[in-house]
Amino acid sequence: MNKFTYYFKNRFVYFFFFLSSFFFFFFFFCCLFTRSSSTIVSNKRVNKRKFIPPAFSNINTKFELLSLEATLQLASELIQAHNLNKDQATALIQIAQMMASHENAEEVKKVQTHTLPITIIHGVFGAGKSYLLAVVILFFVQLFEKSEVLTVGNVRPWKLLISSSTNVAVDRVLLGLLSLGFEKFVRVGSVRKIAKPILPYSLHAGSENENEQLKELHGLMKEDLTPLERVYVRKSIEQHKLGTNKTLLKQGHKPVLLRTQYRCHPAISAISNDLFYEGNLVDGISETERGPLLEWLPTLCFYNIKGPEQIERDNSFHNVAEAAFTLKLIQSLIASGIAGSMIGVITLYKSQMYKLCHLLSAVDFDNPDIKAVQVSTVDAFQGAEKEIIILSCVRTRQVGFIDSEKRMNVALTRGRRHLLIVGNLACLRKNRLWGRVIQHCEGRRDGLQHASQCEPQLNHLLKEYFEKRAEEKQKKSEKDKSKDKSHSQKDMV
Ligand SMILES: Nc1ncnc2c1ncn2[C@@H]1O[C@H](COP(=O)(O)OP(=O)(O)OP(=O)(O)O)[C@@H](O)[C@H]1O
Repeated sequence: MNKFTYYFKNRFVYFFFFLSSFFFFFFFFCCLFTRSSSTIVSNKRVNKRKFIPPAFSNINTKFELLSLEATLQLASELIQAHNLNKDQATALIQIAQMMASHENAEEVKKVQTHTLPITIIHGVFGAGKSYLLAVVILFFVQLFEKSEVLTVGNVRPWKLLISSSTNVAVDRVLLGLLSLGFEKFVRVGSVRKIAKPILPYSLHAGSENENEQLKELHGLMKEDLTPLERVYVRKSIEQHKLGTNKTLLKQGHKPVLLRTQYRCHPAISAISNDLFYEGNLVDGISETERGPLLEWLPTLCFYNIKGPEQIERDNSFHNVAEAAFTLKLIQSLIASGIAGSMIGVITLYKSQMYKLCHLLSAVDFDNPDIKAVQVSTVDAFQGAEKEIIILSCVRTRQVGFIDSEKRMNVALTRGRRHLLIVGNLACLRKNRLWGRVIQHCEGRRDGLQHASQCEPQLNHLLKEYFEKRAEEKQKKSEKDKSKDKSHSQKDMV
């Protein structure tokens, strides 16, 4: 049994592959895999034998997994088939080494002393962590399937559990699996928070409450656990809650680093590379592959807005002028033929998010694309990406927590083709980090614009769009009228 989880820690994401006696367990939002999804929910007790992880085994144990050579061969086939880059390949090979059977006492001893059964993968944004996890899952599935063929007699049942601290992160791995043609999984969690394409694979949890989800997970696993394993699972949950397993993972584990990002246009990734990664980040994507969606739309732009920040009773900030400009920008994009689902608006303040949502729902745009625009706080956007990101900075007197490095890094790295920052130039320029962001924008053609200068162009665009729509509406209603007329004439005949 195996499992993994990942934490969002500092500005990086870690994956832990943690192998233990029979069961791999971490908790939170979980997803269970098995040879047959129906067996997960079955109440039948399975005739199982203990899974002995190679790294923990001693020489007296009869190993049933593939040999090191065969396991590495399987990993190498997957590396080729899924075009894993060098860093991703290193990670998969490390996992393969961890999972292989070892044939003699010396090998086992070496593994026990040098390799703890944990792999930590540490990657920059858009480095293919979710993608790699999906491939790792395929690797485990194939490894177990091949091992079963070799095992004579009782087939050892296996399950794989994946969990994370966010729903989005779990769903991204599952979406990756679906795109790789694998769908034998069951998603556990609150239905409201599960991505639409994953819903058909969900086990109805019906509760927002984490404890409820944990109980459900316990229930799911109870069937297959021996008392000793139950103790282990309980301890793992406690450790996870207390965060003590993080300390364990910090002890001497060298993470595999994924340095290549595949998401952002190089001009967008350059900001984070400069601010947070000391130039170590590599672009796996070219400028041409992330060309602009519209001729008039800059890849990177800081829109300077003059309008004061306002504080709400709950100490959250909003900025009416910024919200109004952001709305105009969104409308102009949709008027130019961009699908709403391609646009994401990130703001660092809840109050601004509500203001924007209210404006969007109130605007008489008669267009479902408006509804498809995702407006979220930076925390809720973690793990997501959009072709166009509009970032509303809100603050005008002080920078506030918008210079939190982690938040800034997430906000600046969600856009694939366009990053449009809406903010107060004078205020943000004073901040060390934001000052550098603005420098990056200034270095691009049309990278720094004043709202008052670009608004006439947006207004013109919208005027033409609304006139065209009004014309179309008029034509449609005339057509409908003439249809009604001909129907009533027919009725009279
Ligand atoms: N080796 C690769 N070659 C080409 N594209 C890749 C490779 N690995 C991943 N990708 C692509 O890179 C994009 C980002 O991958 P993914 O979402 O897995 O990154 P991530 O590290 O989980 O991102 P984040 O943590 O920022 O949310 C995806 O479109 C994925 O298909």
